[in-house]
Amino acid sequence: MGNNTIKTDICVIGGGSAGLSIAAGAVQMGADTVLVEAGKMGGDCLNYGCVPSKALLTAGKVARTWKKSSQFGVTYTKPEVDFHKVHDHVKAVIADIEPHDSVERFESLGVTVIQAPGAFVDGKTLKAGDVTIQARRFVIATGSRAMIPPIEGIGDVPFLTNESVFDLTDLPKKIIIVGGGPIGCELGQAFRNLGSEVSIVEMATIMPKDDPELVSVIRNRLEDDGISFLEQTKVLAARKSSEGVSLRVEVNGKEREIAGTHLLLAAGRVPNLEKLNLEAAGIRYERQGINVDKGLRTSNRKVYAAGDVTGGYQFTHMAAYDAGIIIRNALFRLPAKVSYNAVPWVTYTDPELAHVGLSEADAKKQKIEHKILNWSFADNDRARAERRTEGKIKVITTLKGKILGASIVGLQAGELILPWGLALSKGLKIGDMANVIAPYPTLSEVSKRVAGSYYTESLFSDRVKKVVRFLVKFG
Ligand SMILES: Cc1cc2nc3c(=O)[nH]c(=O)nc-3n(C[C@H](O)[C@H](O)[C@H](O)COP(=O)(O)OP(=O)(O)OC[C@H]3O[C@@H](n4cnc5c(N)ncnc54)[C@H](O)[C@@H]3O)c2cc1C
Ligand SMILES: NC(=O)c1ccc[n+]([C@@H]2O[C@H](COP(=O)([O-])OP(=O)(O)OC[C@H]3O[C@@H](n4cnc5c(N)ncnc54)[C@H](O)[C@@H]3O)[C@@H](O)[C@H]2O)c1
Repeated sequence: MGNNTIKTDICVIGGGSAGLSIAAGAVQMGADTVLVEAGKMGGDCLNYGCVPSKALLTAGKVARTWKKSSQFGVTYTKPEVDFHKVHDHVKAVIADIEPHDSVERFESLGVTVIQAPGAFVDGKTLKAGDVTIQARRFVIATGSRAMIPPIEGIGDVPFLTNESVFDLTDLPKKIIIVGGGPIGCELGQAFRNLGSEVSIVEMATIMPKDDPELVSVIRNRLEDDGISFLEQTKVLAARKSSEGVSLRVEVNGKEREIAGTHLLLAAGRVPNLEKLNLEAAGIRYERQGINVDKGLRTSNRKVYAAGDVTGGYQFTHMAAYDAGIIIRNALFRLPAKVSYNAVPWVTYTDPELAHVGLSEADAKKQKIEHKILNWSFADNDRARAERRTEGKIKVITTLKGKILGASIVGLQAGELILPWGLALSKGLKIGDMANVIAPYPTLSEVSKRVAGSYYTESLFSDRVKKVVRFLVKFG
């Protein structure tokens, strides 16, 4: 064994949301920890995902707020967008968060960081650059990347993905986005608000993982803002054009061409696993990701996998959740298992769409007898004052009022979803939410009011009226 061999308790492969959480947790709990990262520390979320997309969306929101300001009696001149400066703002936000995820910080915590791609040699050995690592436990947290859809000619046209789009320093004049999931809708809105012409081409319907009734609020708003949607549309071929790029698409059995200066691919993700030499370590995987059990263990009992690479819920908060499960299993040898009954997600369009737990479609599919409760933002005084009455909350309960899930579309929906996640994880009933005292005037009142609607029918029934009439006689 040469000098470049390290023996360690735990070796984490990938320094993104999942890997960094595991490495920081493990080292602070006293385990010898090695972290192997091939690219930028912080992974997709910091460099090419959550952080730059939210920073770009914020710039777009500011531009739009100005455009809409006259309804409040405040008039500004037309906002001027200097996209070089927008780009600098996005990069500055990344730079602000970067130190938290840096090699320096992790080394100061005591983690040995190796900046090279890792690949398994056998079931207990990894090679990264010229370093050989033998670890009691490995964690694969190598994330995912944009899927390049099999479109004829795609290899011959310039296209952007989430890895290159935040490097643009000039505003795209006309951007075509393939894929109407959260990436397509968030970035589509950001570019539209900043002044680009935007077309979103989606083979199914936009945001297919969310409740269609709530998605329609997002669709209407984005269409009002000028985004053109081509849903149920098949992309047949791509070619270069004088303007930039042209797509041949099929809608309702008819073919047509759409042209743009830029093309962004946001059609889903593929796991980063080809370079890991998983076969050598006896680790089984499928096209969507590495196979794991409920303890996030792979088919090699010394190896765990976390985050996007497992092909499960691809969110930063779920990568962090996985990290907690693995730390309990690998370090404390506790039989921790994942539970997905209270997984939240938010799409940060404006208005936002947030969800946790079961949807109406899930309840129907699972044949659960349920009740649907609805409340509109139009009945909320704060939403009225903000002139943001588009939006609603929809809650699914059992017939006896146990909370099963909630979806919210509207201003700050992402901030409003948390109590519903808590309710689900604690097995609360709708009466618990109805009895909470909500400060007035807040958007949070929609949660109390929707919960209260569970009782409306019985509370204002003839029977209750009779009882009250009887009791008041004794006042
Ligand atoms: C545009 C966009 C916006 C998003 N917005 C949100 C959001 O608002 N909220 C949210 O919750 N989620 C969001 N996500 C999803 C979120 O970014 C991912 O779920 C999260 O980053 C997954 O973390 P991870 O640790 O699994 O992978 P990553 O963060 O991608 O980290 C994986 C790391 O592994 C490294 N690596 C790969 N192969 C090797 C190898 N062989 N050896 C060593 N290192 C390797 C990579 O370089 C990378 O740094 C967004 C994603 C995108 C693309
Ligand atoms: N706010 C957030 O939390 C957030 C934001 C962005 C991304 N993410 C995460 O990143 C993941 C990836 O995002 P995404 O939007 O790329 O993926 P996605 O899988 O959620 O959506 C991709 C969309 O592209 C469509 N599509 C696929 N192939 C196509 C084709 N050839 N032509 C037209 N449409 C096609 C699909 O029908 C789907 O609606 C998300 O699932 C999510 O987990 C989260």
